[in-house]
Parts: sequence; structure tokens; C-alpha cells
Amino acid sequence: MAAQAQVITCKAAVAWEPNKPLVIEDVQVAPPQAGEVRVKVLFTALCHTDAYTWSGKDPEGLFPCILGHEAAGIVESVGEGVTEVQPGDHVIPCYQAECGECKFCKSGKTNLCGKVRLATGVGVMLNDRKSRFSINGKPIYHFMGTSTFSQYTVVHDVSVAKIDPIAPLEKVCLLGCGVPTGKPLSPPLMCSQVILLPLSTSILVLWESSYALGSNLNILIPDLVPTPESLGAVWNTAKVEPGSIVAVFGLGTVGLAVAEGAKAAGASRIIGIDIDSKKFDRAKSFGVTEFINPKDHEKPIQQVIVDLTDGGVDYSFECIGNVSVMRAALECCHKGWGTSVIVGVAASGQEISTRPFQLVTGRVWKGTAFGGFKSRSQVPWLVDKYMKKEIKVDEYVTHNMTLADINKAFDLMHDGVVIDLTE
Ligand SMILES: NC(=O)C1=CN([C@@H]2O[C@H](COP(=O)(O)OP(=O)(O)OC[C@H]3O[C@@H](n4cnc5c(N)ncnc54)[C@H](O)[C@@H]3O)[C@@H](O)[C@H]2O)C=CC1
Ligand SMILES: N[C@@H](CCC(=O)N[C@@H](CSC=O)C(=O)NCC(=O)O)C(=O)O
Ligand SMILES: [Zn+2]
Ligand SMILES: [Zn+2]
Repeated sequence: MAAQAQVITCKAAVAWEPNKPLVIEDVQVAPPQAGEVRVKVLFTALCHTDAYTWSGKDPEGLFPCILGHEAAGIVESVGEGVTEVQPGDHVIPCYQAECGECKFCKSGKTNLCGKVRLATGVGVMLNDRKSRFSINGKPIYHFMGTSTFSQYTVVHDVSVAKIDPIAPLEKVCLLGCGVPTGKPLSPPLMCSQVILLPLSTSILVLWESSYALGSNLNILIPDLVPTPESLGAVWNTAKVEPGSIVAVFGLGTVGLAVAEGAKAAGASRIIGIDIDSKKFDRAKSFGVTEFINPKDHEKPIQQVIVDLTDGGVDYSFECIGNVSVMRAALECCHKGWGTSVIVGVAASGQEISTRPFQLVTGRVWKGTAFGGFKSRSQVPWLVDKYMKKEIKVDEYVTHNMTLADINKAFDLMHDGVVIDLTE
């Protein structure tokens, strides 16, 4: 297969510099080498993590690069030694790999995988430490091992999940990041975004945080879509029990997915905290039972929550990426057992702090990547759960857009687009 593969020239949105508009370019995509898979990206969603790296605040951000990590597509060709997927397979590229052989994978204690992480962190492929993307000979860096803002991308074989071919790619692309992140394991999961489709197709805008692209590259703006990562925070990382009181800080895609996961886990109260009260109505349908806007209170938000909950919540989730809120999320937890999970990504140079007494007295601080889900083995399972209508995904799509409109899609995401559920 790899022997016949040729360089493909296609459209991609290139981030030439931090914070400068993405530019749609003709990009050359080299054939997959050993252990690599070239994927025709049909839909991609936007995630705040793309915007974070694009902002220049990500210590791993390299430019020029092709962003995007929440997508679905079809395998176009495979390199030598690739056995688990073949051309024509429907796949979701996964920024978190799963090789099954490394120390992390074998530990049974984490969904992190060490096989390709060093290469993906510096924007190259493991095999030759080079990029498969170029423009007239100039290399363009990969991003998160996925680079889905391109009509074709090359990923490591350990970073691609084969999914049910009947699953709608314009929806399940959201299972590549945000929705799974918030959910706990056992019940359903979710996230939020906008979806971009390939250039000639229309863009699907999801709720507020992501987008998807298609053969012309369709962009989905997920903002209301609970991501697999979001679901996982509740199911895998925190293991919320029935009857628990849960606080969710930030009601974007990820926070909504956390709320959905908490509801599915049987939480008795789900307190949503956001500085944008517009988020509250929508959050109700994802399971949030009470709302607090910190701007309406003089007292620190952790004290407000402790007062409302007879001593604090059983679980809290920070779904913003703000280190001050991370502290509040820990400190609103109940003495003796309260667990706080950091989901949001904070910029380079930011640090968390609290009085160690908070931990001495039994509160637990944790974090989660991709909701603790193992990518290649569990993303297909999440797709199946969606097909059985056990988890929401459609509800997170706010807009459908084409790759050509990717900058507008990011504008919508930054504006915190709110879906009118009556439409
Ligand atoms: N750990 C992981 O695996 C993943 C982490 N993320 C990260 O999760 C975070 C959330 O992502 P999205 O839901 O897409 O973002 P989003 O921007 O859609 O949602 C954030 C929400 O927080 C609210 N907010 C902002 N500042 C606040 C404050 N001080 N207090 C209360 N609310 C506040 C905003 O109004 C917004 O509704 C981002 O940092 C993203 O990078 C996303 C996916 C996976
Ligand atoms: N390069 C960033 C890393 C930011 C980060 O924590 N990413 C999350 C996923 S966010 C998805 O939208 C993650 O899973 N991290 C684990 C990993 O292996 O990267 C930085 O350095 O800030
Ligand atoms: Zn591994
Ligand atoms: Zn993401």
C-alpha cells in the first residue's frame, strides 16, 4: 500500500504565527511511513485547546503548524507494518495514543501512552522525526499528533481508532476530544464545539467550543457537545457515586459534558458555576440543577458553595483553565473526602496553589486527560454508545461551516455562541 502512495496536495488551514489568522493553503501531505496512517479528514471540530496553542501560550506550540485534534475521517493509505486499519476504514484520530506496550499502557493505571508523545510534542512523526506536511518544500509542524484542520493528515497507527462505518462522521468527530473528557465511566458521556467540513461542504457548528471539517473539510463548532474527555472526568477520574453533590466550574462543552456525566452517575445536586449567565438555561438540559454566577456574590465562590452544601461538595470539576478557579474548586470540596478534578488547561507559567492544610484534611486534587479514556480501545465503544443513544453528541453542535470559514468559526467559539434549543 505504502509503495504506491503519492504525495497529496490538499487544502489545510495553516497557523503561520501565534494569533495571526489561519490561512487556507495548498499543502503537500507525504505518504505514510512505517507505522503511520494517512487519513482523509471529513469533519473536524474546534476545541479551546486549539485556540490555546494558537494563542502562543502553549509551551509546546510550534509554528507554522496545522492545528486541529477533534475529527473523523477515512483511511486513505497506510505505511509498512500497519495492521489494525486499512484504506477505507472509518476512523477517529486520537491525540492521546494507545500502543498497549509501553510502561504507561501496561500499568493499567493511566490512559496516557508514552510511545509517540515525545515526537507529537515537537510536531513531528516518530519514524524520522520529520513532518509529513510541507508547502513548496517548507516543513509545517504537526499538532497533538493529529493536525485535523487539513483535508488529509498523517497520524501514528497507535493514534487512530477504527469505528463503526455506519456512525455519522459529522457527529462522532466530537468523540475525539471534548465530550469524552467530562464523563465518568459506566453511564454516557459528552463535550462542546463547532464542526468544520472540507472546503466545499458546509460547516457544522456545534455548541460553543469545537468544530469539525470535511472532505472539503467541514468545521463543527462544538460548544454544547459533551466530549468524551468531559464524560471521562466524571466516570473514570472521579468515579462519582449516586447521591453525590457535584460542582462544575465552567459551562462550556467540557463542563456540560461533565454535568451530563454526573447526571448519568446519579448525582443528587449538580451546581453549575459560570460568569456568563447565558450558559445557565442550556446547562439545565445537561443535568445542572443549580446555578451560581460568582459575579453575584461578594464572598469567595468557594465559601458560597460550602455554605450552600453543608460543608462542601463531594466532587468538583474545573473546566475553564483558570488557576484561581482551580483553587476555589478544591476549596469548595467537603473536608475529609471531597475530590476536585482539574480538566481545564492553563497556560505556560501558570501555577496552582492552596494551603496544604486543604489536602491534609482529606481533600484530593486530581487531573484528567481525555477523561481517562483509553483512546483506541474506548473511542469505538463511545461511538457505539452514541449509536445506541446512550450519550449525547448531536446536542453539542452549534454550526456547520466549511474550512474556508475556519477563522469565523473560531470567532464564534470565542464569542461563546449559544444554541437556541428551540431551533
Ligand atoms: N483535560 C483534557 O483532556 C481537556 C481539556 N480541555 C480544556 O478544558 C477547558 C474548557 O474547555 P471548553 O469547555 O471547550 O471551554 P469554554 O470556553 O467553552 O468554556 C469555559 C466556560 O468557563 C466560563 N468561565 C470563564 N472564566 C470563568 C470564571 N472565572 N469563573 C466561572 N466560569 C468561567 C466561560 O464563560 C465558559 O462558559 C479548556 O481549558 C480546554 O483547553 C478541553 C478538552 C480536553
Ligand atoms: N501542550 C500543552 C498540553 C495541554 C494539555 O494538557 N492537553 C491535554 C488535552 S487538551 C485537549 O483538548 C492533555 O491530554 N494532555 C496530556 C498530554 O499528554 O498532552 C501544554 O503543555 O500546556
Ligand atoms: Zn503506550
Ligand atoms: Zn480538545
